[in-house]
Amino acid sequence: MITDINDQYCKYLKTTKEEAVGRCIKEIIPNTKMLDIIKNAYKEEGAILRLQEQRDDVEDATFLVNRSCVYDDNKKVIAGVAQVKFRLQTLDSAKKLIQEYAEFEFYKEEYRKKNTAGYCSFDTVLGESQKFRELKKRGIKAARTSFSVLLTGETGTGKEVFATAIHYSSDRREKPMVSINCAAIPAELLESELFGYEEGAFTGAKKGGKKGKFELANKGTLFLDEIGDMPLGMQAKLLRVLQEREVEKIGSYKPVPVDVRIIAATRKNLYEMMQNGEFREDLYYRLNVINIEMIPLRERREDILELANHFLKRLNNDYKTTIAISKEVKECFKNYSWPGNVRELDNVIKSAYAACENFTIQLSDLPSKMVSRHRFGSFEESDGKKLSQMMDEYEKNLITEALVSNEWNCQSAAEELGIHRSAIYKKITKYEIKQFSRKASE
Ligand SMILES: Nc1ncnc2c1ncn2[C@@H]1O[C@H](COP(=O)(O)OP(=O)(O)OP(=O)(O)O)[C@@H](O)[C@H]1O
Repeated sequence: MITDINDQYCKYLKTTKEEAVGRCIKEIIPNTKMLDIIKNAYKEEGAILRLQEQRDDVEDATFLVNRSCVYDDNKKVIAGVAQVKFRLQTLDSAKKLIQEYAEFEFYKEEYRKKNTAGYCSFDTVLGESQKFRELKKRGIKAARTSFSVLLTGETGTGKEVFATAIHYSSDRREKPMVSINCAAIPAELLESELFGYEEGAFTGAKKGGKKGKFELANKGTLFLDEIGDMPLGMQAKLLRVLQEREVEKIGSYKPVPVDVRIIAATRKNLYEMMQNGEFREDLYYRLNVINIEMIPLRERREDILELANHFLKRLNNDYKTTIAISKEVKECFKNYSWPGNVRELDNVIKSAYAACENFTIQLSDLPSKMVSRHRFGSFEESDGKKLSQMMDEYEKNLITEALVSNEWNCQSAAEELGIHRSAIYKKITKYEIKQFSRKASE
């Protein structure tokens, strides 16, 4: 019995919905195949039929037909459905699909280009000091292979920047680089994040399951950040995947082959951890095929100003400003120890930019701990200078700062410093302090 039929098909059958619904299908379509389909429970997809009779009202005499059964919960056939498409209609849909597919491919390519822009090579990784150039060379060489890389070094030294540059300089660049921070994900979730799970693997598992980072990074790169924080149990599972080159989703016993390049990073001393039994020896050697030890910023001071100018330029571009860095601030930057490395420098520039009230970032715009260290210096930063030399430099800086903040009025600067005006003249001559305008100081 027909329970539903659409108007277009009724038109073709020269009937109406009211007339057809409730009647036996054979009365409406004498040569129907639906009864056979329902009786024998099978389906037919894309069957091509031709209209035998000549009909002026039918433009296209060829159709594509899909027929299938509807089952109840006990898998018993309770109905049948047929979908009839005229060939021209199908061609139209196919054309539309092809067009949409071409558009999709275009956007995919644009997205890829956008994502890889700025990461195409090590050229965009800033730092021209001799030491850092050597380090970049190691990165470039690492990119030519698919060996595992272990990036070590203090926080903020650019481990993730290097991992990204290695991926985008390698022949895996067209495939994804997937990152996971092993310290940020609770131990009990790490396994499902890395390997994924099947539908119904555990209570709360998503319908349809979930792909793990390994599968998502297939043919690309998996960046395991903070690997030193990975629990021992998980380390064993990771090692198995690296050895077997296949992953088993939680709740599945069917391993899936994966081809993934591993780049791991840590600020911890993995070698020491390994000696203390906190990190698996076998995993350590598997990850540490190529080791790149990042250089703290204080050990490549030549790069500080290049990086500072770069971060400031980015802000100037974003906010359409022309703020510059004063000479004293540059000196302070060069002498500071930068425990948070490049990230700290980036943050200091941002906060100083926000604090800056005119066109030049001054010492007063910097965090006070930096300025006091700058003023008082430190033994570590003395570079073998004699005490008298360091005191002279300190005095020169103080006087220059006082002069700048008092717009080169010697009387006011002397008052601020609590010295006599004649004393400040003597010091200006001694230290050969020359007046500079804020703009000229840049
Ligand atoms: N050579 C560089 N050129 C440009 N920016 C850099 C460079 N090195 C680091 N940075 C910037 O410094 C910040 C910190 O870098 P990154 O996250 O790579 O450091 P990390 O060593 O991975 O830090 P952590 O160990 O804390 O995760 C980022 O904003 C990054 O863009």
